[in-house]
Amino acid sequence: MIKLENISKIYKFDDVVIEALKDVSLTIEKGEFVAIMGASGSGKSTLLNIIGCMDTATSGTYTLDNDVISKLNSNGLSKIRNSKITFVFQNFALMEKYTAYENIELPLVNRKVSFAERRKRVSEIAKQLGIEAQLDKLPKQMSGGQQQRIALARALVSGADIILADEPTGALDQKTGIELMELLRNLNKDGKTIILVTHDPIVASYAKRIITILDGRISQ
Ligand SMILES: Nc1ncnc2c1ncn2[C@@H]1O[C@H](COP(=O)(O)OP(=O)(O)OP(=O)(O)O)[C@@H](O)[C@H]1O
Repeated sequence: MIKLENISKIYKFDDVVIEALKDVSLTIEKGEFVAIMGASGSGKSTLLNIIGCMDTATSGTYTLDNDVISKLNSNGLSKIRNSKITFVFQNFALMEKYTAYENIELPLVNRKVSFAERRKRVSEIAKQLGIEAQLDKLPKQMSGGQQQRIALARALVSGADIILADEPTGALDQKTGIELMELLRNLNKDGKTIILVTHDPIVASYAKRIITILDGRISQ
């Protein structure tokens, strides 16, 4: 369970102070599918980055399962990130010179998982996402929708239970975006917790709960 209590985030540089999140309290249960919506600059990405242990709050308490995240140093944060959380980005963030297969197995290589085990896990995920025919291709040889599936496969290969996605369909046409949302819906049915940021009401309609942020506060 993700539990944020009175989370605030202040960015300071020179004389400028921006309060990106103001006293945000929020609980997300394991297995939920949540969309975060709100105007540009309202604090959506800041919230997602804090939930994803990519950034820390200025004040407040964040608890994930039994760990008090807000007390962890960067080492502790990266341990949590590596074991429980995975990200999907708008621009896919694939390595251009690596094949799809190599991109997908990267998190496992970083963890020193054996060659045989990597092969097994990549082929399972590729089958699940219908990308077996793409595995030898470089990102530039694939469509946007195919690249996003590869990015999703890479996100899933290490077995994290929480998937965070910042505008995952932002670079896709509507039809391909809907296909991606169907995949996310199936992953949610399989028990994954999904939290995504979107401007698009169609994308948000796949979530079971919509959280609206207005000027750094949860409004709905
Ligand atoms: N690293 C940073 N340094 C300084 N200010 C920042 C930083 N990141 C975000 N901000 C500011 O915090 C506020 C919230 O930004 P955030 O990116 O969370 O909004 P958002 O809702 O995700 O916006 P968008 O939909 O445009 O991506 C904005 O005013 C932004 O300028």
